[in-house]
Amino acid sequence: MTNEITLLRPDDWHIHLRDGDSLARTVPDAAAQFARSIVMPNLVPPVTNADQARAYRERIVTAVPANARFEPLMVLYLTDNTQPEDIAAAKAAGVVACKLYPAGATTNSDSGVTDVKNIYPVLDAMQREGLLFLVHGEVTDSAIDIFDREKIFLETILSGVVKDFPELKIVLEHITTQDAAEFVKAAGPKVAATITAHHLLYNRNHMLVGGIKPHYYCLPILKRMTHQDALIAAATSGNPKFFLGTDSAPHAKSKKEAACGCAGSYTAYSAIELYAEAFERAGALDKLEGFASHFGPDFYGLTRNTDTVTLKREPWQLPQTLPYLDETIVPLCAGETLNWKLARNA
Ligand SMILES: NC(=O)N[C@@H](CC(=O)O)C(=O)O
Ligand SMILES: [Zn+2]
Ligand SMILES: [Zn+2]
Repeated sequence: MTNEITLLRPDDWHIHLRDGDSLARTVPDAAAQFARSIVMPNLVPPVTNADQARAYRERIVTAVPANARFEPLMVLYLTDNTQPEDIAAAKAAGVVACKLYPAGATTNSDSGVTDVKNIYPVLDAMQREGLLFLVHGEVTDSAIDIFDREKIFLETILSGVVKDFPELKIVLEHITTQDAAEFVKAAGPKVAATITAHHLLYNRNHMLVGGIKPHYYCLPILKRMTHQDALIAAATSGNPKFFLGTDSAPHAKSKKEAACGCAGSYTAYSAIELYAEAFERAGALDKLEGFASHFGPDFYGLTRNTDTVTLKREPWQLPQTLPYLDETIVPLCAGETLNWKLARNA
């Protein structure tokens, strides 16, 4: 039995750090594990231009603990009003990607795009400038069942974009279905996907059987077990199109445990340990390093990290809550025992 794993330091290719006082929680949690994070721009108001991205980056950097090295990679939030000129300015500011939130699809997506055709000139500029296109892949039509929204998005929207922009690098974020895994596998080398730890560890039964458990509620929503199995197979396959993106999305305890609870699970506190758990259950610990540390930078065209992290088989219990703003946040798996423990500040 393996009792210790050393990996090239991983990166997180999809995280929500939020802003203001939240950064005191989210940034140290991320920096304890990851060298770099793709920082989602769905603030209120969203990060829609180069100046906002630069200023947000500065606020994040200020929250990095003195003993950590952590590089936030910035992303622009696309709206119906984003202009092709915004793309060159964003690139000059170090922005690496732009994010599509279909308007109304998820947390803080009200300013999102109402029709992907509205951003075709922007996608053209991104393709030319080499910025990646990151996608929250769900349709928002109220007639479409919430469990089908990802699949329908692939069929009705993403397949057209892939065809129309063959050189654009596209990341389908936080995939949740077998359909998405198959779509990404079948597409050309410019299309990849991130997979969260929670979609590898759980399915909708965990959320809904025996009482509704709001901390499992995130978007895209957990699907049935056959989809979970397909995601596990994709993540552990060694296929470089699938890499780590936690989608750690903090909402205070009172906002989750409510009559209308927010979507998002907080996993940044123990992310790599949760992934190790999922990979071990699949008998694929040897595939974790590629998924967590190689394939992301390779796809983004960035260098891999050079330092390492070590995980030990050392069962430990996650706290029930963590301090967050002036209240608390409940990490996913609160109070549960994880088998793998990251040596922190090593
Ligand atoms: N995943 C979520 O359920 N929530 C995210 C938004 C997102 O990634 O869709 C958030 O910002 O809270
Ligand atoms: Zn999303
Ligand atoms: Zn997200």
